[in-house]
Formats: sequence, C-alpha cells, structure tokens
Amino acid sequence: MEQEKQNLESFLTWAAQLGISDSSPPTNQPQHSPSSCLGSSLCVAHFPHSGGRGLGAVRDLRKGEIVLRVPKSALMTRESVMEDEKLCFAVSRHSCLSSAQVNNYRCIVELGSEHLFGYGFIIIVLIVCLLYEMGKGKTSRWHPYLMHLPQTYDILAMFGEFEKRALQVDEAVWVTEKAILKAKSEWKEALALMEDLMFRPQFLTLKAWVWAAATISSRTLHIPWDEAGCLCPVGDLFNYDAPGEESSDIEGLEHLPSNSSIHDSNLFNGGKNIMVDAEQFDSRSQRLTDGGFEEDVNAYCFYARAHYKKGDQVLLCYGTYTNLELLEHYGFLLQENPNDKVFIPLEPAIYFSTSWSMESLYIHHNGKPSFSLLAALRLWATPQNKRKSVGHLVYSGSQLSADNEIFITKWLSKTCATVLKNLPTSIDEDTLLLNAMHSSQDFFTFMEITKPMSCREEIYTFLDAHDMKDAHNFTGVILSRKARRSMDRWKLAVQWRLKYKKVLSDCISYCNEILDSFIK
Ligand SMILES: C[S@@+](CC[C@H](N)C(=O)[O-])C[C@H]1O[C@@H](n2cnc3c(N)ncnc32)[C@H](O)[C@@H]1O
Repeated sequence: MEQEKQNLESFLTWAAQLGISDSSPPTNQPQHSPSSCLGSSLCVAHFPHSGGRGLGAVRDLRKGEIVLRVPKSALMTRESVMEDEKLCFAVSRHSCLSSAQVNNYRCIVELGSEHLFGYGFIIIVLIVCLLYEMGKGKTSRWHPYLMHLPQTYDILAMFGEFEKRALQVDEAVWVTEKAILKAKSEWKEALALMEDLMFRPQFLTLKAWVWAAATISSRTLHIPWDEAGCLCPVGDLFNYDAPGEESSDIEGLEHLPSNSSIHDSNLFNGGKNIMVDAEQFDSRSQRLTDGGFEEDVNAYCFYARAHYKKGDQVLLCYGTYTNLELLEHYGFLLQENPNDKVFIPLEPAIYFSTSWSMESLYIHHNGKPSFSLLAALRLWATPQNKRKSVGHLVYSGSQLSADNEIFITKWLSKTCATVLKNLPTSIDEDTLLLNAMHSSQDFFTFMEITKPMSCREEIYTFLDAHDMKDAHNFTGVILSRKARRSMDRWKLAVQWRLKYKKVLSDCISYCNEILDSFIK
C-alpha cells in the first residue's frame, strides 16, 4: 500500500516535470522542482462504483473551467515512440509490406478502402510501439507512466468461451467472437515486425498483445494529426460519463437520412476505439467535445463538463456508446446508460419497407421504440399500394390509424416476449445470480447462496471451465487468479444480459400502455 502510494507520487512528480498541470490559470513559467502535477484542481482517488481509480475535484469546479493540461511532448504517439530509429526503420520496412498486401487485396475484391485498411495497420503499429516501450523497462521515457497502466482488462476480446456464452444474446456473442478473432489476426500480422525488433518472448505472446490492444482501445485519445490517437499520461485517468440528455437524445435527429453526419460521427468514434471528448456542441460536424488537443497551446486540454463539488469524481465523456460497445472497447457498462440500444429480430420486409438504416431500428434504454423503428413498422403494416400516399405522415412521426398502431404495438410486444422466452434464463434468475455474486465474500458462500437457484447449470459450466467440478465441498476454496478474472467477466456478462432483458420487458410494458390507451 505504502509502496503503491510512493509509486503514484513519483509518477505525479514525473508528470509535473513534463509540464502536465492542473493549475488554473496555468503558469507559463516552469515551476522549480514541482512535486506533483495535481493538487490545484484534481487528485487521484478511488471510486469503487464508477471506474475505480479516477480523478476527484480538490475544490469546487465550475463547468467549462480548464482542469488539466498535458503538453504535446508528454503524449505517447506513434510519432513520439518512433523517434527511436530502430523501431522507425523496422516499421517502415513492414509498412511497405503491408501496403503491398493492401494493393493485392484491393485488386481481388475491389475493396476500395485503403483508408480502412491503413487504419487497421496504424493501430497495429501503435500497439507494437506500446509493447516496444514496455520492453525497454526502466530505460523507457514513459516508464513511470507505463508502470501505472492496469495489468488486466475486461474488454470483450479477453472473454473466454464460458464468459462469451454467458452473454446469451446472439448479437453480443457474435461481437465477442469478432473481437477475439480481430485480436488474434492483428497479433499474427504484427508477429513478423515484433520478431524483427527482437521482442523478448513474454512480449511476443497473444496475451501480451491483447493486453496492449486493450490499453490502446480503452485509453487512447483523439489527436488531429494521427488517427491512431495518443496515450495521454494523467489525462487517461478520467473515468467515463455518458453524454447527457441534450446530446444523447437523437430522436429528433433521426429524421436525418441514414447517411447524415450524426450517424457518421457516432460510428466514427465508436468504430475507432478512441476516447473522444464530448459536450460542447460543434454545430458543423454535429460532434460533441469536452476536451481536446489545442494547437495554440500545443497541449491536450481538459475542461470540467459540469459543476463539481470538492470530492466529486471529475468525469470525461469518451463518446456515445451502447453498453455492448462500452464492454467491447472499455470493459465496463453503465447501470443507467441513456445511449443503450436493443436490437430485436426484424423480418426482412420491415427493413425493405423504408430507407432507414438497420442501425436506427432499435429499442431505447427506456423500452421505447426508436423513431425509425416505429416509422418502419407503421409503413410495413400498410398495404404496399398505399405506402406512397402515407409516406409523408410516417416520416414526420405521425400515427396512421388506430388499427395500424394497434397492429404494430402488438407485433412489437409479441416479438420482445418471444426473444425473452427463448433466452436461457429469466430476469428474476439473473437478478438472483447477480445478487449472489455481489453479496458473496468468498466462493463457498456463493455456492451456498446459489444452491436453490435454477441457474445451477451455468454455475456448473463455470466450475467445469476451471476444472473445479469435483470439488464438492467448497469450504476454503480459493479461486485461482484466472477463475477470479473469469468470475468478474461472468458478472459483467450477466449484468449486460440483464439490462438487455429489462429493456425488452420495459418495451412490453410500454406497448401495454399504448394498447390500454386505445381501449379507453
Ligand atoms: C481511460 S481509463 C480511466 C481510468 C482507469 N479507471 C484507471 O484506473 O486507469 C478507462 C477505464 O476505466 C474504467 N472506467 C471508466 N469509466 C468507468 C465507469 N463509469 N464505470 C466503470 N468503469 C469505468 C474502465 O475500465 C475503462 O476501460
């Protein structure tokens, strides 16, 4: 504990020496032997229910005031790491190879997306840069920072077979499989480069790769000169806050055609795994920001996104994410996520009845169908020959007739009920299981509490996955590190599926209210 405190102190001193500062207004004069980069506005603190280690306010902070400044020279980017000649030379040799592969690939499938391909490669390079610096140990310029990176992550790519199955919902299982495959294929792609760089064996493993990829996924910030983003010492200690109602409510913006900028900017942020700042509305790009790199001061600047009282956790919005996306890129989810979405199976005829994109046809976190989903259903339930004449009503969000509304509401309710029925466990069972996970101090208690529960099969699969099935008496069983991590991820999976089910259940209640209103 004492050692940890000392490490943190030396990290904050190192950061101060690099010019990182939370003082406001910032002093242009470098301080003589500053002992910490924090203390004027922020401090490192522990917030067990919202992200663990994070940044707290040491005084009342006003919304919009600058709370942290990280000079460009302190950022860890591809550019700054590749000042190392050996690395730079090796990467340039391998990037030639990579672009040859891109060209071949494009000839075959006419992908026409050099940009995307290039993007994959630059992320791979940033991951290699991180592992390269890790391999340098104490001689790395960022050593004090690297020592403070988390040792493990819970992003989907780290889920094992058991935890993946525990998500239960096909969409989530598929996203997890994709994330695992992506990590494996990127690792294979990078192996030749890493071998060329003579990485020590422990940095060549898939485990090391997934750790580094998770670090990049969950901690990089957007910078204008490199799409791979940057690692930002101290700036990456802000935990996440979802964008508020004013920015997350895209109901009104859904009227935009599916190729409009709001969809692009959301996809852009989420798809690229970059912690993107949010809040101040940039009306031109419809993007939201509460911090960013500022050319005039040559530094990453962070602003308070709300008024904070002394002791409050100071949060940052990384972008707009559903719970599945948060799990995929950051390894956590929010109990109350205004941006969560649930997709239900829709007949192809529903997609074809409108020009709304598939991504816009979903159920909101509160159980209400999205504007586009309602509109698509209304049109789909209209005879083909009448659709053209009612198009303007549908696109303005109007109901078409009582019969049409009753039909689609019943359809929606039935579809949600069918999805819920086909899932292996119910809301009640998941709630009991989660409560047992939360309240058990040890594994024996967990096994005792869950004895009468119907989720025993799942518990036995967990035991099987960790070779514990024969341990009939769990007194004194201490879970291995691996089993404990698996349990943490299992908990995340159960939390996710429970949220998913609750949204469906809320949608059924919403439908019932609508149907009742027609009867009255
Ligand atoms: C940029 S880091 C923030 C600092 C991090 N807590 C640390 O100790 O280094 C992002 C990670 O913090 C955690 N995190 C951030 N916001 C969170 C939240 N609201 N709830 C739970 N975990 C959160 C997740 O593990 C995420 O991957």
